[in-house]
Amino acid sequence: MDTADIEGDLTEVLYTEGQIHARIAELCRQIEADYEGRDLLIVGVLKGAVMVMADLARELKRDVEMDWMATSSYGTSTESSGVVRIVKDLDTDIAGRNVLIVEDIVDSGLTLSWLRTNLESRNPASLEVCALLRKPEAAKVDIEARYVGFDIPNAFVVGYGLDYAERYRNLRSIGILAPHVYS
Ligand SMILES: O=P(O)(O)OC[C@H]1O[C@H](OP(=O)(O)OP(=O)(O)O)[C@H](O)[C@@H]1O
Ligand code: HPA
Ligand SMILES: [Mg+2]
Repeated sequence: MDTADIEGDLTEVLYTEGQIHARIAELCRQIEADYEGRDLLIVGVLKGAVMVMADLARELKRDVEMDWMATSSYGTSTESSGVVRIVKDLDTDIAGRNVLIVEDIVDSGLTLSWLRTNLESRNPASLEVCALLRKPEAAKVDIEARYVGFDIPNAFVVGYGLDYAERYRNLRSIGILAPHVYS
């Protein structure tokens, strides 16, 4: 995307492509150490986690299986509807597997809280969360996320998979969306 086209739509760039990749590499070194000698299934939560899944999977220096779930709670709003819908379920039976959920963001925490409960009931050997971004001030429920890229302010962000009404996902950096875009 030509950033000149969307410059006026962001109030601030929080993380550049280089900063994101460097942080993902650090998380991968931790994941490699923690899962040494064990199988690993990473589960990406569509659609927001597409970019972080793609970069994380390729940065991991180990064998890994990938599966996807699709959920939706934001739709075309900047606030969670509070209702998490499964749009696509896993193809894999996760019973007895080491599962790592990969998310772009933990905002209110409602999506992951619901997802954790849902996946726990399928009896994985282990279930952990890796989220690139987390908004501590927005938490409505506590989420145990073992791997977190960055804690960010309580503002609506876009880029690197994160959308507003399906736009901005292909932005390489992550930035704060200017209120005039959605108000
Ligand atoms: O912690 P929460 O408040 O639940 O917010 C986090 C979730 O919201 C976004 O998904 P969204 O519903 O927008 O679907 P998308 O990934 O397809 O954009 C994001 O990708 C997370 O999955
Ligand atoms: O800040 C956000 N930006 C984009 N999508 C989101 N989904 C939850 N929080 C966000
Ligand atoms: Mg979204």
